Amino acid sequence: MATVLEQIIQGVREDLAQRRAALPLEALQERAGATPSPLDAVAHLAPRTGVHVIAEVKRSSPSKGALAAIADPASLAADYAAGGASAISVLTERRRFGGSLADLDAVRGRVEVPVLRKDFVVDPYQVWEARAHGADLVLLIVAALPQPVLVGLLERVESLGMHALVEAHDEEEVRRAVDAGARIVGVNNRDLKTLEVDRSTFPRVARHVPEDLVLVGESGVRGPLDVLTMAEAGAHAVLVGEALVTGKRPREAVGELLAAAAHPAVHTDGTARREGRP
Ligand SMILES: O=P(O)(O)OC[C@@H](O)[C@@H](O)c1c[nH]c2ccccc12
Repeated sequence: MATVLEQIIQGVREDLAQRRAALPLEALQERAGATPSPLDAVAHLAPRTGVHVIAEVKRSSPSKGALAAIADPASLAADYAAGGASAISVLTERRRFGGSLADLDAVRGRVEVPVLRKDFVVDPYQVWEARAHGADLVLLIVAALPQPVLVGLLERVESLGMHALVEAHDEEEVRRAVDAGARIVGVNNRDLKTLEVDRSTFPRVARHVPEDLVLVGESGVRGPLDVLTMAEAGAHAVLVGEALVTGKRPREAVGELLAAAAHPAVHTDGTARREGRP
């Protein structure tokens, strides 16, 4: 039986084949070349007192189904940015998450912070697409990629002036992310093979991420308390979707998450991770 991740990727490859047939790589590359230069997401997510929030535009998810209609993704992203989000994540996967490259275009056109293309990237064509649609950051999921493919995609992302958020779910995947040359590592509380969220994943796995890399805590953040916990375990940034799209006031909600970890007693400079090391 295929895992959920494998099933999602199957659909992603089918949709990709259609887009590629409609727009050959050479034409896409030309578009990418005409797109304004990317913002430096590593600089925008640099360690500081408190955490960064990466706020996500997410209509639905495979585990929960429909979350929010989001008729105007650009306005939502503008609210996130006004609330203090350091970057915006845009789900572009269509079948399970209800996203599209049009959402990426809309958000890019509205905000001045880095924009992440959040998808199941398995082919260099998708990296060119990300750039052509104005992305500064691209998600690469270690569990979805054989090591040589991960390395090749990461090189492609960086050669186009973007950065990759390289997502790991266990110690071995962190090792692969680091070996591949990741500068931003995400530790996902959700296991994409089963869709289960386990909030003990982040503190357990984060200890293995080298201190000079940007560390992002992903998934399962319900509110300020979960942000605080991740910050104390060394997160420089938290990636939040569901709690923000299902809440009433996205701008205020981002502000509350930021305030949770803004206290000077919270060390997000890696101290907590160092102390937690085996
Ligand atoms: O909605 P949540 O639980 O706040 O999670 C956001 C984000 O971490 C999640 O959307 C995510 C993390 N990694 C992914 C990979 C693919 C699709 C989605 C994701």
